[in-house]
Amino acid sequence: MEKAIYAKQMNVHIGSFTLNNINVEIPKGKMTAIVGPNGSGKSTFLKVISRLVKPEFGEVMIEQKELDAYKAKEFAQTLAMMPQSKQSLPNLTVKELIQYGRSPYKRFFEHHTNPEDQEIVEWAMAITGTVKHKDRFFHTLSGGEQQKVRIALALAQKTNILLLDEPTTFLDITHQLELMELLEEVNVNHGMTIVMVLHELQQAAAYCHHLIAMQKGMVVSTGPPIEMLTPLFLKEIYQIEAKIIYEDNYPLIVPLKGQYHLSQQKQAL
Ligand SMILES: Nc1ncnc2c1ncn2[C@@H]1O[C@H](COP(=O)(O)OP(=O)(O)OP(=O)(O)O)[C@@H](O)[C@H]1O
Repeated sequence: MEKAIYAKQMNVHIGSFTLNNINVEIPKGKMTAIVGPNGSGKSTFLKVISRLVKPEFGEVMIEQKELDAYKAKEFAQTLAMMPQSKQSLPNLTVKELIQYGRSPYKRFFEHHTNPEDQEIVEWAMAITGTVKHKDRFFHTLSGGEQQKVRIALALAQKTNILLLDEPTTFLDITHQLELMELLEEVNVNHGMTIVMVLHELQQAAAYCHHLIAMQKGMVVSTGPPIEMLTPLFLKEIYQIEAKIIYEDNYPLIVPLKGQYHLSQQKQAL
């Protein structure tokens, strides 16, 4: 397996939280989902890979090169990160905002966009269906529309690797599926390595080639969804009872009803 990202014995402390001895390989040109309960360290792991948080110990390689060895611009031309949507963006028009994605390719005082930049910005808007909003101010868009603009901004960076932290938040089921298919298209047609934190296990199962499961600051298992997503996995990682149906070429996850209420009652006794 060719690796896009590789971490070995990586440790990070933030406040009282520790990412502990992370050993993981992320395949090149594939879609990978990082899953796991709230607070298990998924976003922190993405922040380390995108150089927002510095590891205290261990090795992290991005496309065969050490994380620290990258110059800032070179790194921004290699890896783009779409942070969680709670992070605000400046209130520019959609087009102005997406043009920011081209800044890693500009010199310090260079502000104009050249024809190549224009073409890439148009491509990023076309693929995300945001052309119709291009002259609107970002803050006037709905949550789902804003999410697509955030993705267009990351795509305009034209990197080999795209990280996304909970990209389907705020989206209704139709737009969640639309977004996953958009990412699949970028993955298939442009060979981009996509790594995303996902809470929706069913989407991880249907669209991702590879899963990384985290729990309490550790990577507890990795592999293809069809192997990873078993009733035992759901019980151990999420403490839920679920049926898995293998009718399609990916697992269908059916959580069983009523169990949370019952387990709470048992604990109270
Ligand atoms: N800057 C910080 N200072 C203190 N604690 C932090 C900081 N950033 C994260 N944490 C803590 O680290 C833990 C892991 O957070 P992280 O955001 O990585 O989890 P997550 O798996 O992405 O969670 P979620 O699914 O809820 O988004 C949490 O308990 C969080 O409160």
